[in-house]
Amino acid sequence: MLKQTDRPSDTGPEPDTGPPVVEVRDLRMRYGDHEVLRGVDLTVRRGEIVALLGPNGAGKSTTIEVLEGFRARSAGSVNVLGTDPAEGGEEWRSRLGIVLQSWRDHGKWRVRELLAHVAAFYEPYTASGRRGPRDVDELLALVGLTGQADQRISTLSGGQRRRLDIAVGVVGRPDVLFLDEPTVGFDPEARQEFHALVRALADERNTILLTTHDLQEAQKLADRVLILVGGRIVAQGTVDELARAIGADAEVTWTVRGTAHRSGTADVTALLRGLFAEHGDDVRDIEVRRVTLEDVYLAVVADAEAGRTDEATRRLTGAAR
Ligand SMILES: Nc1ncnc2c1ncn2[C@@H]1O[C@H](COP(=O)(O)OP(=O)(O)OP(=O)(O)O)[C@@H](O)[C@H]1O
Repeated sequence: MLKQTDRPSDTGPEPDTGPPVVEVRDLRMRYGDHEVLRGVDLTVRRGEIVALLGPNGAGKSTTIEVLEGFRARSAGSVNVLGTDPAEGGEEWRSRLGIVLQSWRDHGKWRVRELLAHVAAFYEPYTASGRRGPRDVDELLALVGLTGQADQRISTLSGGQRRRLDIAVGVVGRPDVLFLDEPTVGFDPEARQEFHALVRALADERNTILLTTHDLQEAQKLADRVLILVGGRIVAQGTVDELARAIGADAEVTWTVRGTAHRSGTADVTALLRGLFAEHGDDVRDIEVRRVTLEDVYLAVVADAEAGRTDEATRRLTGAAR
């Protein structure tokens, strides 16, 4: 059983000075006359966990699939582990871990059998100084599937199947792991164990790029979030950086002689000092709530969808780095 670990610190991990693991400039993707990606720029450094967020249809899976080499882009430059995915060979592919949104095959295989089979694909790539694939039984324990090791895959529950997808994604000890909505269908306990697994992988200096609609999950796991709206990254940074960029770290509520008040602020102490200076002991029922990623996300998406993208982009894309 995995231990739960804490949310990443406000400052994120130690900055990595090596070349970025993922570097994307002006990525564009068009399906017919539908322009889905309209100039995406993003950088992911070694050891970072980055969450790519955005409304349905924003282009998150498209972006990830271009990075994985599964989809040919319309324009822009893309570099993953020093290689353009459009030209990535087998050795390059062996350094990626991929968990797709849905992967419903291999039903007749048994769990351990499939993992051993996939692990064998990685053996030829250990010669070049890389560690070999993970031990299958250790991996089964890591993802909580020891009890299902000899079960046919078609008999697994949805959450168990998703754990197996993740095991398949990490069996080759990837240098970068792409997770597309990894916890859909997880119960709360499985979700918590999965979060601990992702943190453990990041502690081994793995680089992880994930998409999710679960904002609590992103807040808990990600060192940095990117928000994709209208085919562009309209905000990026740590949750605290983004909260500050929208002008409120916290929301404070209070009453004065029975009347309720509410204010968003980047400086709770100054706000409270001002209140007490003005109203003295009449200030009551003070509550301070930290701004959540959900607050930030909803504000950013509303801004962007109302056509204030350029303004939002100026304020928020500079928040990180
Ligand atoms: N093969 C395709 N042909 C045409 N249009 C496509 C294709 N794949 C995706 N699209 C369209 O591109 C847009 C972005 O899709 P994508 O799956 O990348 O979004 P997403 O952000 O991952 O969405 P969700 O959160 O719903 O998973 C959508 O409008 C989708 O209909």
